[in-house]
Amino acid sequence: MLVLNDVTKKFGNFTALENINLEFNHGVYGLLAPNGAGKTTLIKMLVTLLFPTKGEILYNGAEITSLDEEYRDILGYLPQEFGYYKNYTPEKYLMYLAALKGLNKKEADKRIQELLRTVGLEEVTRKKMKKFSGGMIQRVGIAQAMLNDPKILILDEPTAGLDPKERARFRKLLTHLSHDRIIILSTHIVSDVESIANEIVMMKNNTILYNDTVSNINNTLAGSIFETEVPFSDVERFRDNYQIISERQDQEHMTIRFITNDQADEKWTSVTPTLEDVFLYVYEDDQTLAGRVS
Ligand SMILES: Nc1ncnc2c1ncn2[C@@H]1O[C@H](COP(=O)(O)OP(=O)(O)OP(=O)(O)O)[C@@H](O)[C@H]1O
Repeated sequence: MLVLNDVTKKFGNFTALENINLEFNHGVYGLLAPNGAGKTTLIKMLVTLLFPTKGEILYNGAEITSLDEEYRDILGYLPQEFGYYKNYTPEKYLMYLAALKGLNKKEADKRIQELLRTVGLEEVTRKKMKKFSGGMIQRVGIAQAMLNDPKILILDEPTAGLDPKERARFRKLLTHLSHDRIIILSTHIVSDVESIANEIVMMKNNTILYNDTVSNINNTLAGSIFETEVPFSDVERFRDNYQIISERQDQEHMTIRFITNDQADEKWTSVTPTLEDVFLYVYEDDQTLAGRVS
């Protein structure tokens, strides 16, 4: 179990994270927030590239920094940008990393073939990576993070630059890998984690806003999300009065999805909140609207 107790991280006078308390047991945890919220800072502390200014991070009760090598042995990490050699084949690249990690050659060879199959690159094990798509490179990234069969797999924005099909494939892969492991995945894209995360950690104002299942987080807006058709002439007034989540222009009118705690109008249809609704609500900058839903 990985635990953060009252973790604060400051850079000079700037507080990037404040009083973070989290517990990771097993399964997929989605660290969800817009860019700049502190996801990378949190991840860098979890992989001991940065150290808390205050508080502690414990793995099975022991401070991760004191565990040193022992902790790194159970850790797999895919940074936001990972360095690979374009002219290497995935096989050669992974062999090189395995040697750095001190795995014996025979064992490494077997593990690498297995991993390349798992990530769906078995057909290109000996092709140079310079011809690979973004999704293929990220799968090599997962394979390198999985070399030591880590108990904790940490991925920083692994889907950046991937197309929807590659994202879907990536989600499947993570679900497959999540058995008996902690996977922590940071993203600012709701759909990356909505369907696969056992828990979502949402960050705002340098701290944790939600740490719960998708359905519990969605329930915080139950009864407050509606859809309605608004004549074009009324759209401006509607926008001034309600927090809009999305708009679709139809032939005769605008279909608007919005959030309110007002008494429901009979023309409105109450809809089930999604994580996207919560995300848009939570990170809506307009304070005048933020006050409308308690
Ligand atoms: N070394 C540093 N010195 C000063 N400020 C920093 C440092 N590293 C990060 N920050 C600041 O801390 C805040 C959080 O940064 P962080 O990179 O953790 O955000 P993020 O949510 O991961 O965003 P991104 O997705 O862009 O990486 C930002 O305001 C950033 O400018």
